[in-house]
Amino acid sequence: MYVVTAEQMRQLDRETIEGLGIPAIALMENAGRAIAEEIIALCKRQEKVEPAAWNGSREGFHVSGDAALTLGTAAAERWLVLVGKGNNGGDGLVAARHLSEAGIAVTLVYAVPPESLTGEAALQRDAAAAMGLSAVVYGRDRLDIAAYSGILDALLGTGAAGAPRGTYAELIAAANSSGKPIVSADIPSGLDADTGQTHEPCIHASVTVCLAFLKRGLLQYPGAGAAGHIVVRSIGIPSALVRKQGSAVYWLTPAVLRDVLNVDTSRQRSPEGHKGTYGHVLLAGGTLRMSGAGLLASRAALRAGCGLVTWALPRRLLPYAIGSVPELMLAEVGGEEDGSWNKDTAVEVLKLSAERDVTAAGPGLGRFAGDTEWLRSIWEGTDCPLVLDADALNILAETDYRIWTSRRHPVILTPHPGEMARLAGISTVEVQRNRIQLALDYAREYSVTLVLKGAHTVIATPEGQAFINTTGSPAMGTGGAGDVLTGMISGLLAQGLNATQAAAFGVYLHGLAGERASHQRQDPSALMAGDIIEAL
Ligand SMILES: NC(=O)C1=CN([C@@H]2O[C@H](COP(=O)(O)OP(=O)(O)OC[C@H]3O[C@@H](n4cnc5c(N)ncnc54)[C@H](O)[C@@H]3O)[C@@H](O)[C@H]2O)[C@H](O)CC1
Ligand SMILES: [K+]
Repeated sequence: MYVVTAEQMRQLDRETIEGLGIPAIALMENAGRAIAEEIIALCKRQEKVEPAAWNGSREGFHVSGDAALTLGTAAAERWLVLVGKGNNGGDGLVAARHLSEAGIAVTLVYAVPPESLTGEAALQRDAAAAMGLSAVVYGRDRLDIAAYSGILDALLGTGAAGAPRGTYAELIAAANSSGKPIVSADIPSGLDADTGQTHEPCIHASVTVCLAFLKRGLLQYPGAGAAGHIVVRSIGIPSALVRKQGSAVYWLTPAVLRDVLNVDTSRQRSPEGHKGTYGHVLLAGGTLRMSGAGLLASRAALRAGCGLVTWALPRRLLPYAIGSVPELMLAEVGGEEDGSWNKDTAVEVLKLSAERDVTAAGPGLGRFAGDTEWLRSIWEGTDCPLVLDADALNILAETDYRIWTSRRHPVILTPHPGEMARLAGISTVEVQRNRIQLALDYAREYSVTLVLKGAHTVIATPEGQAFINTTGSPAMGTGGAGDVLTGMISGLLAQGLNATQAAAFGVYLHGLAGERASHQRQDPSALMAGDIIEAL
């Protein structure tokens, strides 16, 4: 499931038209027909789609084939088709013909005088007129939105620039306040197709029929919230063109895990397997006040399937940790009387890491004098994959670690938006403004695998790939959920997954386990991080 920018979409359109010789009008016909089919299915199902319902489920992202057009359905339905000046409007005009053919009464509402349409949109305008579809021009003719059962938003698509202007803005506001279910063509009008920022006003759709490939803006909030239930419909643009373009942003579905990341979840364990086969994780973290972080990360690594976990912790903590997780091995590394870490513990951590397959550092680590040197020696001295989270990220944020000796093995960083803000030296608001691009740029610039957590977590690789997570629930905004993810990713690395596989599969599983754990509770907000581990 590819995710593209508006510019990439324009290139793909051009390559399909000029390179493959498929005329634009054919693509538009496919687009409009797909939109109509989804509306007809919606009417047929008589499903009450709550206006602007964002169900957040993956089921919404389906690629439905070319179902046969259902004729004579839902005659009671009367739909308004809001038509913009560009090709998005053209899609709407095609859809209007197919809706009418299926027995749904449609009225076209032109945002601009129809004579100003050009190219394929003008051709569709004439075809709609020749079919006798009723049409009004907004602002010139009377329009009673209340008389209709649904609205198709074909005002603005990937060619929009800036906040909707003039009659577009008025129509968007009128549609939103009508309380009618709105289906958006390609993207909700008023949404920035690349960043997910919503202009004022922006359509709040119940359903978005996204054409050809997912747009980045549909997967980043607030855009993801304005799109409602998203359906991706092919319109005849071959996926091979996307691969050729090198578009490397994917919607992280099980198919992408399997086919793009080669994560083979069906692989059986060898009967001769033993705990040494499944890798050994070293976790450096935990202080007196934040010992739970170390426990959660360690338990999560074990639950993720690695063979052994050693938790390196300050001596002062040891008595309290003994027996808390019998399966866990403990290694005290010195530290201060108050149970905090100090610079000297680095030697012990390096010694321990020499016999482990993965080193994770950060959960509950706290800050301490000389912690930058401490982390630099871990960075330069560990000869295995490194997973850094929480305070280890805050330490990184205070130094330009690109001058540190480059490593043979990968590094995975797992910041939440606040930690990302510190790492990138920008505000959290700016981080959330364009998560996918920020993650891609940072991962490439610092040659790390970056897991930018949040709704639709982004996994970005040094090679310029990104994977947008499809699992998870708001209930997972609970203390320790990040420690669990760090442990899971480490546990998967220890079993031989590469950094991209471990980060993407870890994030996917973490969200899925969180969904299941929260579904098991009467009130999902009662979820605690430990429940995620048990649901794994
Ligand atoms: N072969 C193809 O190109 C296909 C395109 N598809 C659909 O086309 C749109 C993209 O169409 P485009 O003509 O590039 O632009 P839009 O229709 O999105 O709108 C541009 C149109 O609107 C005016 N405009 C731009 N910004 C604003 C604004 N802020 N306020 C008011 N008006 C604005 C501008 O003047 C232009 O005239 C894509 O989304 C698909 O829906 C099909 O998918 C098939 C193939
Ligand atoms: K639209």
